[in-house]
Amino acid sequence: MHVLVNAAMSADGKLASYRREQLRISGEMDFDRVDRRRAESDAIMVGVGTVLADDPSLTRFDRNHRDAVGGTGVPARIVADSQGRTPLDAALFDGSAPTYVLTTEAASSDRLEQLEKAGATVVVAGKERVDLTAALSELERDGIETLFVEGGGELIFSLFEADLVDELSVYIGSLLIGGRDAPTLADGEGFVDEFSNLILIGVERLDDGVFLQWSVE
Ligand SMILES: NC(=O)C1=CN([C@@H]2O[C@H](COP(=O)(O)OP(=O)(O)OC[C@H]3O[C@@H](n4cnc5c(N)ncnc54)[C@H](OP(=O)(O)O)[C@@H]3O)[C@@H](O)[C@H]2O)C=CC1
Ligand SMILES: Nc1nc(O)c(N)c(N[C@@H]2O[C@H](COP(=O)(O)O)[C@@H](O)[C@H]2O)n1
Repeated sequence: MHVLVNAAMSADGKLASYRREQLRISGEMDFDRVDRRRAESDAIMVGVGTVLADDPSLTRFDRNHRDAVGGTGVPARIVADSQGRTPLDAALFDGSAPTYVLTTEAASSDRLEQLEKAGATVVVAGKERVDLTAALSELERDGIETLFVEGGGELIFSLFEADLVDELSVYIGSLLIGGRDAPTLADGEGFVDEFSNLILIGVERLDDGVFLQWSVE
């Protein structure tokens, strides 16, 4: 599976303010680029923190982009959600694309049943926190070969920690958000001495910001 992580951050590396509400950082050109990458992917993934903060649909993209890459159907939506906290009325369950909830043995069977009734395909991987390596292998068995991860910072760090990321792309907008509790591109525990090394493969001015692309060593 090819895993591309994408996010938009401020000049000081924040994904949103400390209030953790959805914030528009990208400009039109970057949203258009994201749109194309969504359409080219078999699935789009976020963590449950992003679902609770943003209630994303993950289906907003130009269908012409999808046709251009010869994609069949629409990309699936995936949420990493260890306890099954995704609201049953979340936009992810609007029926417009297949939706997977990656969860754990810690989620109650009642809750998993409710999520399935809401339209989710539930994948149980891990005891307390989603075992991303196992879960992504399961998704691969379901035919998902290209995965576009849109955040947030907790999920992004875990994917790097599990050595599952192939590419990172970041749009840096011309604003400073600040706040020690504001989400950053990679949160989680953080690395101490063995860091994820990146190879810079692209630098481009987009709107009034910068688009950067790295592959992961
Ligand atoms: N600017 C941008 O491009 C973007 C900004 N955002 C912003 O980011 C914020 C949300 O980010 P954040 O709070 O980090 O949330 P995430 O979307 O990263 O979700 C984190 C949650 O996912 C669940 N999870 C399940 N398994 C794992 C795992 N193996 N590793 C990590 N997490 C796991 C955890 O909850 P549990 O333990 O319950 O399973 C965890 O708390 C919001 O403010 C949103 O607006 C989000 C995306 C993009
Ligand atoms: N690329 C990008 N730029 C920003 O400025 C953003 N705030 C985000 N957020 C991500 O997009 C999701 C919303 O998706 P829908 O429009 O509802 O399909 C949101 O949840 C973040 O993952 N991305």
